[in-house]
Amino acid sequence: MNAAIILFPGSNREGDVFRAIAATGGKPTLVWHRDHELPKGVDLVVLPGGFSYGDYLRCGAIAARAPIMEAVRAHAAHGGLVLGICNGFQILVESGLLPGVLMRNANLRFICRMQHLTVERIDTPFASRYDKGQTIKVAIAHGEGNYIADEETIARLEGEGRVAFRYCAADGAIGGAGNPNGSMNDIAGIYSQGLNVLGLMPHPENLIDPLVGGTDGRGLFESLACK
Ligand SMILES: NC(=O)CC[C@H](N)C(=O)O
Repeated sequence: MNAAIILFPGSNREGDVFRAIAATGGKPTLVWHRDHELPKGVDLVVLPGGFSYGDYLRCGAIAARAPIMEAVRAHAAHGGLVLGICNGFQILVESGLLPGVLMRNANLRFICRMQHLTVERIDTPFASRYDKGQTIKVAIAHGEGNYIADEETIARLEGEGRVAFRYCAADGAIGGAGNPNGSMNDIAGIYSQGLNVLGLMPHPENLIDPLVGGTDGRGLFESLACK
């Protein structure tokens, strides 16, 4: 698994995702946002978390227009894998690679804590190492993670089984207090129509080592590694 991690001014989780990919047998490399081409033979493009361009305008709005994004769009259009984590998810919606928008959290606060999620489907390149319906515990750290889309888009995402992860309580219960930011339908992550693009707000790359809180994020990188 050759992975290109795109580095924008203000990215801050590129090191974490680099380690997660390397720890699960992949070969990560960093690519500067001003580049126009991805390295040859790249299987996976990662848009990491952080505060690209200082979160000005809207989180991810400026990064979505960076020179490298044209190559990322072409990679996705040819069925290549793209993973956007947190700020990366924001960049994916701002660039039109995924539908909807990420608004300020419902409580208008930056939320940094552990969070439980349900794995909605496992027949994808990103989730095959999980069990269907499994509850996993990962980290969240965002101010704009409140996923919103029009009714038709939400119905299409649900109808096509494109919700990847949902926020839930520790016992797996969906709804209510399990939802940290007000996201519609408790959506924590969604797939593109071809299931080759995944955007999610939580940070699986921070949960790959038992020394730092758990290993529930590892499954995502192990799924990609055995792709
Ligand atoms: N951890 C992150 O990627 C932060 C995401 C984004 N800048 C926000 O605050 O919503």
